[in-house]
Amino acid sequence: MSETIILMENVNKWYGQYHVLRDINLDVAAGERIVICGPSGSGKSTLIRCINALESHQEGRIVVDGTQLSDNLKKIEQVRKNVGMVFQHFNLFPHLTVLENLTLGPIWVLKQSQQQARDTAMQYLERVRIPDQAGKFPGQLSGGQQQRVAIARSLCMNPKVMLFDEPTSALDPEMVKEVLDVMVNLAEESGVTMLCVTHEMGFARQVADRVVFMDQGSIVEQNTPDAFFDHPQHERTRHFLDQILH
Ligand SMILES: Nc1ncnc2c1ncn2[C@@H]1O[C@H](COP(=O)(O)OP(=O)(O)OP(=O)(O)O)[C@@H](O)[C@H]1O
Repeated sequence: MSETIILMENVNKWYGQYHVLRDINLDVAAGERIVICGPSGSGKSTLIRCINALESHQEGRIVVDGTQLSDNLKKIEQVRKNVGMVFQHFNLFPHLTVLENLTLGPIWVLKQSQQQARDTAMQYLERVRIPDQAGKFPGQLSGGQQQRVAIARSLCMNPKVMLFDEPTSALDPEMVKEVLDVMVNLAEESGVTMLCVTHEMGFARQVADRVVFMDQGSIVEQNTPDAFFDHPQHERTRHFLDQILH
């Protein structure tokens, strides 16, 4: 097995009095593809947002690529350089073109030249199959195209880890497949470590090495997709699968 790239040890988090993450232990190997699923409000988004310090945790340890997350801004920046994130609602800059959305980070954060950043951006736009949209503004694109731009934008930063927070749940049904196809391709060809919160169970079966099931702030069960779907161990998992698969 590859080396550990993300380690969460006894992580607890509260929103005020509300105990949202309960003693989370998760060890992710470099290159591993993990799908996180569970009922609404079970803490899935919060868990992955803790990995790039969009949320802070109060107890336990999170180590990403050898850097332990703490309040130290330098450490947070270091982790964020290695971790890309794709959100439900794309989060593109509306006043910048697609190409400018892609080159902004590489130029300002990675200190790439304009030319280098543009070349890389065009390569990734080819990869997500929308090179012809480079000069448009996000509002001129469909939701599926915007999400593919968001994926390409993350890739331009050359992350070691990609976090996906329900990347298809804000899309019209006909656009879900085009985004999932890009993600499948990414999983199969890039070797990037992926953690994906999604209810797309076909995607989980196709690409995940491991499916993690959360309920009420805890990891209840985790297994390979086949074992998870065909032989769920816990009643809560069976109940969840019954609801989403039927
Ligand atoms: N910033 C916040 N302040 C207070 N409570 C929050 C905050 N963010 C989330 N919560 C609450 O924490 C719980 C877990 O939220 P989270 O978004 O992590 O769950 P989730 O499993 O991703 O849910 P969903 O599938 O509906 O997106 C929910 O009850 C939510 O209302």
